[in-house]
This record gives sequence, C-alpha cells and structure tokens, in this order.
Amino acid sequence: MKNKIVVAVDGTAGSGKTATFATVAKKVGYEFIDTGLMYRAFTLLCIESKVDFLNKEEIIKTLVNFDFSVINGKPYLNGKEVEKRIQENDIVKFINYVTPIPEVRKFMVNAQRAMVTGGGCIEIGRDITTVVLPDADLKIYLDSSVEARAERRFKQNQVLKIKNNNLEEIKNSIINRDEQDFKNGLRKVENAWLIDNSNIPIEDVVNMVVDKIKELEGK
Ligand SMILES: Nc1ncnc2c1ncn2[C@@H]1O[C@H](COP(=O)(O)OP(=O)(O)O)[C@@H](O)[C@H]1O
Ligand SMILES: Nc1ccn([C@H]2C[C@H](O)[C@@H](COP(=O)(O)OP(=O)(O)O)O2)c(=O)n1
Repeated sequence: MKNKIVVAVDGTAGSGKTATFATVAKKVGYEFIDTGLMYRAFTLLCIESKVDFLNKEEIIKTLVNFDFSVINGKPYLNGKEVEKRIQENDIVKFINYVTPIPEVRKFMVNAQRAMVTGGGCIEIGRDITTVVLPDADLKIYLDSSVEARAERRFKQNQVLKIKNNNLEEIKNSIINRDEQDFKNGLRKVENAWLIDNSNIPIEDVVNMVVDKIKELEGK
C-alpha cells in the first residue's frame, strides 16, 4: 500500500514549475495547486476594482471581495473563468505592487495551506517550501538561467497569442520579478532538492520527479 506524500515546489518565474508539476501530478494521480494563479487573480480583481496600486490600504480592503476557486483545473475569480485573462501583460505589470503586502500574503498563505489536507498533493509557488508547507515530505526548488526562461516565456506567449510579445522586455521583466520574488522570501531551503533545468528537457525532469515520489511513497 503506497503512502501518498505532500510535495512543495518553489522556483523562479518561468522556470517551468507549472508545465513540469502539472504533468507530474497527472502521472502520479496527485492534486496540483498553482498558488501563482491566486496572486494573479487577485491582481485582476484589483485592476477591475480600479484600486490605486500605490495605496496598500485599498489593495488590502479588496481582499473581502476576493472569491477564488479552481474548477476542472481552471481558475475562477468571483465565479468567472479567468485562465487566459490572468496571463495578460497588465497582470505582470501590477502584480509586484500586490505580492509584497504582508496582509495579502497572510490571506493567501492561510488559503493555500488549507487546500492541502494530506498526502497526494503538489503545491507550487514562491513560499511553499518555506512558509505554506514547511513540513512537506518532498521539497523541490526549480530554477533555470534568465536566458532560458526568457526564451521559453517568449515562445509560450506566441502560442497563447499574448499581445506585445518582446524578448528583451520579457528578460527585463523576469529579472525584475526575480528581484521582487527574492525580496518576498523566495529561496532554496537546506532540505530542498535543487533542479536546474536550463539544459534538461521537461520530459526528463518529469521522470526524475516521478521516480523520487514513487521512492518516497514506498518508504
Ligand atoms: N525543462 C524545460 N525545458 C524547456 N522548456 C521548458 C522546461 N520546463 C518548462 N518549459 C517551458 O517553459 C515555459 C514556462 O514554463 P511554466 O511552467 O509556465 O513556468 P512557471 O510556472 O515556473 O512560471 C513553458 O513554455 C514550458 O513549457
Ligand atoms: N506563492 C506565491 C506564488 C506566486 N507569487 C507571485 C510571483 C509572481 O510575481 C506572481 C505570479 O506567480 P506565477 O507563478 O504565476 O508567476 P510565473 O508563472 O512564475 O511567472 O505571484 C508569490 O509571491 N507567492
């Protein structure tokens, strides 16, 4: 009888967390939670509520109107499906005003912790191995070079037909997001497994992780 485990994943913007671990979750029959969607959806709510992003109180007050759910793998904001909308450039432009606010992070951390009720779950983000799930059975820190991540995001945007897709701008945005993420506490904790996938095909990373989960389930 295998004992399903809790997997916590952090990593830099565009390193491949979603694509890699959504596939891993499918292969091992685990639930997959992408906490970045929550921050993106909340940023969208702030945009729609026309908040002044320089006014932290206004952003914090908006939390009372924030109703987020994931149904059949798609994110919903106040009952409306927002999967593509929250990948648009305006979200990336404003999200760094939202993610550093302690009251916002406290709200999100509580919600994200409550989503994991036991083994059989993979949760990804920036503070999962450090704050949300510090006692996870398996902790992974995924990273890639800025160049590799910019190239991938550029190609991803082409597929998604994201407007104003510019490689140099993406590279600068990744550098800015990294800076903000590190300020927000993104780091590799001692007992996390570092995977640098700059030159490793996604299929190989998926297989490495699936093997590790199966090994730990058997323990
Ligand atoms: N090991 C890899 N090699 C090449 N491309 C990858 C690899 N892992 C992920 N990608 C691609 O990189 C892009 C960004 O991945 P994504 O999962 O959105 O990153 P994140 O969730 O960390 O922001 C996607 O197009 C994805 O398919
Ligand atoms: N647990 C989390 C998850 C995401 N964030 C931040 C990091 C990013 O700036 C935004 C969006 O996260 P997301 O994972 O969707 O970003 P990328 O897909 O990696 O570009 O939210 C966070 O601060 N804490």
